[in-house]
Amino acid sequence: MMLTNPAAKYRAFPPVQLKDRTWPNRVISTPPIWMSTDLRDGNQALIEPMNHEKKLRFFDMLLKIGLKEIEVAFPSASQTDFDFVRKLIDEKRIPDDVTIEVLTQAREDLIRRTVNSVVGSRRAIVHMYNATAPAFRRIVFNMSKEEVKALAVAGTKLIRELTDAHPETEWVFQYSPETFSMTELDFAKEVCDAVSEAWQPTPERKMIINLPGTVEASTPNVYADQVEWMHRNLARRDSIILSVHPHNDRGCAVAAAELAVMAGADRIEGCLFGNGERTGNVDLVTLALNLYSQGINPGLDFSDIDEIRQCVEECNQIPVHPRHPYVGDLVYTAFSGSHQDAIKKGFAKQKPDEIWEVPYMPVDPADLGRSYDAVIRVNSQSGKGGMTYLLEQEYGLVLPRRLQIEFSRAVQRITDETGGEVAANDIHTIFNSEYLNAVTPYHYRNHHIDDSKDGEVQIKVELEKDGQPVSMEGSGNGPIDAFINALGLNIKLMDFHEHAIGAGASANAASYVELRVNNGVTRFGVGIDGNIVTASFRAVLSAVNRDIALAS
Ligand SMILES: CC(=O)SCCNC(=O)CCNC(=O)[C@H](O)C(C)(C)COP(=O)(O)OP(=O)(O)OC[C@H]1O[C@@H](n2cnc3c(N)ncnc32)[C@H](O)[C@@H]1OP(=O)(O)O
Ligand SMILES: CC(C)C(=O)C(=O)O
Ligand SMILES: [Mg+2]
Repeated sequence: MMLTNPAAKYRAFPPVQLKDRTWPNRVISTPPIWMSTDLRDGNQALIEPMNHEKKLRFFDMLLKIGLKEIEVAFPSASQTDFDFVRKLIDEKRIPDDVTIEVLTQAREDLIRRTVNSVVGSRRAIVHMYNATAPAFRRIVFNMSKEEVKALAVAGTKLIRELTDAHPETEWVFQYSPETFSMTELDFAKEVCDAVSEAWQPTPERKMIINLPGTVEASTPNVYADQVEWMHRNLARRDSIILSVHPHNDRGCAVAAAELAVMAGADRIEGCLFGNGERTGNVDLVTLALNLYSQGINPGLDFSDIDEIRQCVEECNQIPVHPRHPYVGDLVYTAFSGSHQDAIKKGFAKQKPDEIWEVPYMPVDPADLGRSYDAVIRVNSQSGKGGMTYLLEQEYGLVLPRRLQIEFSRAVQRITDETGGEVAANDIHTIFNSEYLNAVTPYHYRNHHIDDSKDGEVQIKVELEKDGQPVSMEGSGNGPIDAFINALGLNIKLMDFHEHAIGAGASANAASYVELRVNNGVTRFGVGIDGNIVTASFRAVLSAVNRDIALAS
């Protein structure tokens, strides 16, 4: 029994008083500047941080994806991190259009070491942070507002001084009021304004102000209000690149980042597949690929998403969830019947160069290098659409509609019994045993047709009945009619379909018949043969044999 109410331990998050907010009416029309912090924020959250080999592999993959800003380390954290930055610079591994970024606390010794780590690079972002929220001021720093602001300004001035001594590098300064989203807005502005005054950015040499949702604390609309308020009130806005850095504690980081861009943010920091502290940083892959659904090219290349996932999983040693947007193993798979039905119809209608409209599939898996193989999988939740789609894709069998309904019941019986998934080859086995293996008591051996008489077909048929050879003769207005008459049974052909399976000399024909039998019920039969007429005879016998089996 619960003795206390947990909700009583938490304080409601205050809304922002921004009645004339504009972000709800904005539409994202261009991609933001992307910054990957996989090698810093992602790396600091790993059980086993990456070694140089893994970091290099990850860095090269980020380049391949098209990231132009990459936070590569917290150089003062360890010799490994420091040396990694030096390695990138000294071994000239950074392309000219890519800028590396390094993070430091606002502490003199750490700042000195951090600046040293990037000396000699063509361009570098030095990123300094200190927390600004009330609880952090009180609990972590034991500082007043003025002292926290002074800490930030002192750090900024030191970075200015140290970097001015190395004019060969193009320096970009980034300041993060860590815990921004839990900070009083006027104080966040006060600190950021003091920092930008100390740095003196210009429209030509902008600095970056990054507004972290260090711990996601409110609904995304509140974060968007906070960002819009800063966007409208920050001093020197024309000399500032406004960046956001959402974490995912409430599971809303992607929404928070998207609304923040609508609210005026120019840049987003995050990690691939949302790695990072606790519940992770915002997922750059989801954000980027979400833009496709708005008809916007994100400027990042995820056309082989599985290769990227493999690299990330191996470097981070954390698996990507099977339901993770765009990349999870199951995200392009439908088990449920109504989804399969709609997808199957969608695929049939979709033209290669037209707007993508396949139901239940927000993106074309092919755009991410995924095949359609796993799109439809069958279990007890599936309907006729899914199983017949698999038979068609894998075995070239196109079942007529009413047969689909009948056959799906046979598959359903199996999935109900086993409780699990049935693969395409299992479905084919069920199909064979249900229709194609129905060869007793009547088994086809041979036939001869004489159609020399106008409008009438004469037929001689050799069969086995209960293992004994029998010959029969009949006539009709076509081969099937003649065959049915020869059988001498009380059956009537209600429907007939046929199609080729494969092409060329090795092609087979598939025939599907629907017979009305003695007692007025209908039975389906299927026949496959190299000869199209023989296939239809086999189909008739399949229906007759099934009726005898089902009636007994
Ligand atoms: C939200 C984020 O992701 S922030 C980035 C976090 N990443 C990391 O911390 C990874 C790398 N960090 C490290 O390796 C270590 O923390 C180091 C090397 C940076 C510092 O190590 P240490 O000095 O041994 O210890 P530690 O981190 O515990 O330092 C805490 C001290 O720094 C102060 N501090 C914390 N953040 C800051 C900051 N941004 N600016 C200035 N001082 C800070 C604390 O108030 C505390 O001060 P106190 O010792 O007077 O109480
Ligand atoms: C250092 C900052 C940007 C950070 O990682 C955070 O606040 O989450
Ligand atoms: Mg972070």
